[in-house]
Amino acid sequence: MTDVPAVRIRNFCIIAHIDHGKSTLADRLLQATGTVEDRQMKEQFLDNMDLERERGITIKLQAARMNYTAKDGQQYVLNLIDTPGHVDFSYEVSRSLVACEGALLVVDASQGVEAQTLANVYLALESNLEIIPVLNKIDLPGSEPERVIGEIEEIIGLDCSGAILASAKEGIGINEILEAVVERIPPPPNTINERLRALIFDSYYDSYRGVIVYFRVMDGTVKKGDRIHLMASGKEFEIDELGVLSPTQKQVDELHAGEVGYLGAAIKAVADARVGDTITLSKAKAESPLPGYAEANPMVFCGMFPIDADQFEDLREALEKLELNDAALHYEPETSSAMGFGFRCGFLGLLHMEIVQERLEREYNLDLIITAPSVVYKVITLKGEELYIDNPSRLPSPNDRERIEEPYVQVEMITPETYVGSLMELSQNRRGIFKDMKYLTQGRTTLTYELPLAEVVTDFFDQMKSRSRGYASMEYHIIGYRENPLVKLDIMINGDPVDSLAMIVHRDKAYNVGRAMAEKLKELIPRHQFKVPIQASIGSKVIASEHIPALRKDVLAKCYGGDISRKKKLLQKQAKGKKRMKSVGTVDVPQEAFMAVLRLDQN
Ligand SMILES: Nc1nc2c(ncn2[C@@H]2O[C@H](COP(=O)(O)OP(=O)(O)OP(=O)(O)O)[C@@H](O)[C@H]2O)c(=O)[nH]1
Repeated sequence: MTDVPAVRIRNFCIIAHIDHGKSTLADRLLQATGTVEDRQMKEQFLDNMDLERERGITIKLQAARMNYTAKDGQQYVLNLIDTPGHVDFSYEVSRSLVACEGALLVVDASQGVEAQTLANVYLALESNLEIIPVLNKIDLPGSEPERVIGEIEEIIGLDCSGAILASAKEGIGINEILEAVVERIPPPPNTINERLRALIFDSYYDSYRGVIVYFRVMDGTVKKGDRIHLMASGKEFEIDELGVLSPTQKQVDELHAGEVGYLGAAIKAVADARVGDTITLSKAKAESPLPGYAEANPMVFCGMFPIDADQFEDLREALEKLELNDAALHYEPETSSAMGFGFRCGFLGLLHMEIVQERLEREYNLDLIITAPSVVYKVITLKGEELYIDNPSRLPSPNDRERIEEPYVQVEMITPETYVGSLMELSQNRRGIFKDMKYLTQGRTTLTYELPLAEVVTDFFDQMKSRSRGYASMEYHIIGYRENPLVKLDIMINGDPVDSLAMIVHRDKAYNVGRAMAEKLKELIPRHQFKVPIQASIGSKVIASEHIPALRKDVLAKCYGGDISRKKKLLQKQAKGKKRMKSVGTVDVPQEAFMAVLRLDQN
């Protein structure tokens, strides 16, 4: 699009905590600039995945190009790049920020700064973005923009003298925001004469066109028909489609430094063109890639097993398809003595895991048993080998290992003061190390802890929410591996060890966890015709045992006389209940039992 000089381009994103109004504001900007006609305005244009819409969260980032005539009479091109709002995707956030020169920091004026806002603002400041604070929802009677401005200045140290008061819902402040984008956000540097370097900030798989890549041209020019080279993956492709997002895809012949667009080049899987990779030209390669590329490594693993063994191949096909569109999803076949054939799958975090599970069940109609999430442990063996163990049942025996290390995260929580005690207690119970506490305005506090990731991936988030009645927010990032006295806890049902229930726990917590686990399983596993013993053990030492008493009567005995339809109904009801069961030896174990560790009463 040769007609736009770089000086009249503005690339920006919106940083906001979940529910503070990012999508609503994006919609208003698209409407105000006439990019989307009011009548075709689908609510929340940018969040177009069904799952996202249902959950009300933004997972995939996208972009929109708007034409705007500013007060100075000049035509500007404003590229809005959407950022995902969840910690699991913080790497993608950081890449989309690098593609911008500025950011709108949207804070709900009736709430205040939240942990997620903080994490993203710090990322934006690190990338030297110009930040424009926007106080949203000023139409609400409870809004207190002045207080929240004070909070932003105090916590983030950001000058808020130019903060804009807005209501995305009522359309207040929208023109001021557009003017501020033009006036305050710097144009992209004019590096059109340099060799092509374009940053991939998103991609998705299209079954007809292959992978569609979203990128920002940082230097040089890219044209339709160019042969491109991806500097991290080393792959080469020919561009057969090039365009801009206005916000639907519109083809163009070329894009220059500073512009944002998409391309299609018969790329087979998103893993070949990953977020963060640099696109250059095959015939005139740039000397070095853009900085900051990192592979998004899975941090959380779980086992997925089809309830019906015949669905194993279907599950494999479904995972293969999902992988085309999700470079961060990992999986490999796993055989479990208790569960049969399935897959060990790796995810960026818990939300990512839930999304994949839901898609497998919903879009591919699979009935799965999913085992409790595990982190990746580092084991140093006596022979000096370094092993990464993502499946507790594979932990080398104590005789072979020198030490175990586990991943730690720094967790930042923001909470009303009333709940500080309760959240500190939760963090201590989860082996947290207190780092810092700061008072904010209006009785709000930030708490910083270092915690083992394993303690966070269980139900930490839910606990934090319930202990703070939903008011606290949190963010975490990985800070590295640390050694701890960890042991493997085995669970035996009816005398057989169930590998899928094995877990790695801290020595000091092993007894409590073992006892709580045995009690929980007793509650969750239905009664059988025979007595079912449940035991928890460390090595050969049994540390807790329970048993499920045998059923005394046949269920059908309850049916009076020979009423066939009632009998059928009862059997159907039972069959339904069985749907989510896996036979472990002769015992039927329900799905909930494999997640029992997430619901232990040990908080
Ligand atoms: N009263 C009022 N409500 C608003 C305003 N802006 C957004 N909302 C409402 O706040 C809720 C969240 O808005 P969204 O735009 O979906 O928030 P979001 O930040 O995009 O949320 P995620 O996509 O989950 O990150 C919705 O119910 C909106 O209708 C506003 O200015 N005033």
